[in-house]
Amino acid sequence: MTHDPDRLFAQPLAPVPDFVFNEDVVRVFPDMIKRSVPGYPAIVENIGVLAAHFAQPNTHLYDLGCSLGAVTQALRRHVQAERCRVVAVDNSLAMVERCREYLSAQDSMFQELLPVQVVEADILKLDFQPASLVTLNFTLQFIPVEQRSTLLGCIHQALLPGGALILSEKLCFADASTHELLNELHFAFKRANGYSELEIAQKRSAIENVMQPDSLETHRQRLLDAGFKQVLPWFQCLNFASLIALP
Ligand SMILES: C[S@@+](CC[C@H](N)C(=O)[O-])C[C@H]1O[C@@H](n2cnc3c(N)ncnc32)[C@H](O)[C@@H]1O
Ligand SMILES: O=C(O)C(=O)C[C@]1(C(=O)O)C=C[C@@H](O)C=C1
Repeated sequence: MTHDPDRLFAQPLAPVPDFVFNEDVVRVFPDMIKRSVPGYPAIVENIGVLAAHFAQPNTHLYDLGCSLGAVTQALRRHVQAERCRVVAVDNSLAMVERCREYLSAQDSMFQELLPVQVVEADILKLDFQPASLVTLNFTLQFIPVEQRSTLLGCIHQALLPGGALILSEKLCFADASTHELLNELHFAFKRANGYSELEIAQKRSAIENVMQPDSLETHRQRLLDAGFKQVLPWFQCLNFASLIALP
């Protein structure tokens, strides 16, 4: 399925509107996220590999904030546990509609994929079923800070022994010089992927009010407070990381 190159911030915008996951973003999203998040393709594919380790028969696998279902597709490429069901959830109708199209295309190309249900819903209002794997791949950073602990508490309650949460996020750093350097290197990554100074600056201001990264220490403590017993970082590229949290 084709998608457009991301030129959403290429022309001067005054004022720069807050970033929303609308139809314009959906059209360019695969290109945008690959050119914006260092390590994104490796993270997505390896979530499938990790999931195959944690997935248990007769359980649910949740992809929370699924966007176009990249993680769901990786889960379906790698997980073989019997009678598992993937639940992919997003509250953007535009994302959910396109996600369903991508997954139908995957269904038409491969046999015996895990069944998947794509739900248009707020992940803060989900009624979780017993789960062996939950992923939040660059989603928690868009959830209001004061609601993050409650969400992680619900996920922890739903997770079965032996299951896991995989949490990927952009990070901030308590030490100012580390923070500045990694942000500057992230901009270098974006430049190397063809984004102009204007695109980088406008995207930065568009996400400023809607996306709030935490530090690794904040994530770790919040996960432990929510009941998780162990938190293992398994991937970091510049200021983007992914963690395994064990219930
Ligand atoms: C950066 S994208 C996630 C990328 C995706 N997981 C992937 O790996 O390609 C964040 C997604 O979270 C969704 N989202 C944000 N807040 C949400 C909420 N409260 N409930 C459900 N989805 C939410 C957005 O609509 C968006 O599609
Ligand atoms: O931090 C940035 O500059 C980003 O573009 C990051 C980020 C993300 O981490 O989700 C923000 C919005 C888009 O969904 C794609 C990437």
